[in-house]
Amino acid sequence: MPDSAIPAADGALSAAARAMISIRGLDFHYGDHHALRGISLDFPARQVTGMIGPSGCGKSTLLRILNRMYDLYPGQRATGEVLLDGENIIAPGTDVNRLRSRVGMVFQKPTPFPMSIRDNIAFGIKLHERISRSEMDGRIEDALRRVALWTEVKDRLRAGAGALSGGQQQRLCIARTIATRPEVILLDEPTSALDPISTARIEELLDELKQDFTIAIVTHNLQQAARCADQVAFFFMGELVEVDRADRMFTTPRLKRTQDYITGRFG
Ligand SMILES: Nc1ncnc2c1ncn2[C@@H]1O[C@H](COP(=O)(O)OP(=O)(O)OP(=O)(O)O)[C@@H](O)[C@H]1O
Repeated sequence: MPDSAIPAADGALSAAARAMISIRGLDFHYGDHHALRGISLDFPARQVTGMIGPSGCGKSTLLRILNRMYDLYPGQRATGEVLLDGENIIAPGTDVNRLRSRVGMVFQKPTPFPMSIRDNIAFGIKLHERISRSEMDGRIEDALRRVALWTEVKDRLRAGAGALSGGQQQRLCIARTIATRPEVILLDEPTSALDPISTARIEELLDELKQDFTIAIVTHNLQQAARCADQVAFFFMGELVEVDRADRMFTTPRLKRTQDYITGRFG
């Protein structure tokens, strides 16, 4: 168990940064397994929050709570508060479809749908909106431009997405996510299956996307967290140990356990 109480964020980021998501006293169970304990954490609007910690500490679990993915599985339950713009999204009665349009998710392995590049993006938009064909074309182009994929695919929009490279597929998945205009984007180790060049492109992309979206990224790559995140949260055995500005977290962590992890002494 962590050797100290969970420290507060102590104004980790600029006081002006509004919290898009505020988690308060969150607990999560997989059946009898108590996977997250007493988590309280703010995700500042239009900033990148990196979530780090050893395997099994609960990072992905926390991400999956933020768009209620766990709803799909019986026996999994969350208690406490997860406030999205002030609304507790884990309360009964939350419109989960609407929530998932506000909180989009990108997975570790690129998961394009088995359909054309164009339809991959149109699919999500059609779930939530009725728009004209020309408006749809504009939205698709815009999403592909934002992930720097447009020039690579504009002449083959009707070709299957499966023929794209892994890095292109992951950028397509990000385009698909942002095309529905969410407020929050969750990324679960989005570059772990990619080569260094594709990884660098995704990291650059995050820097641009945070101008419009609040981003939460789980990563095992501490350098990636240091490069991309404004704020970093360190988890250990289901608890939030420390959260701070990325530069401080990686230079002057307050707790020994954090220091041991970021210097590679365990994990
Ligand atoms: N479907 C499940 N049923 C039961 N326990 C689970 C399930 N999924 C995860 N767990 C357990 O919950 C804990 C947290 O898992 P989680 O996947 O959130 O960790 P993580 O920090 O994301 O790990 P990793 O870095 O390896 O992906 C672990 O002990 C894991 O074994």
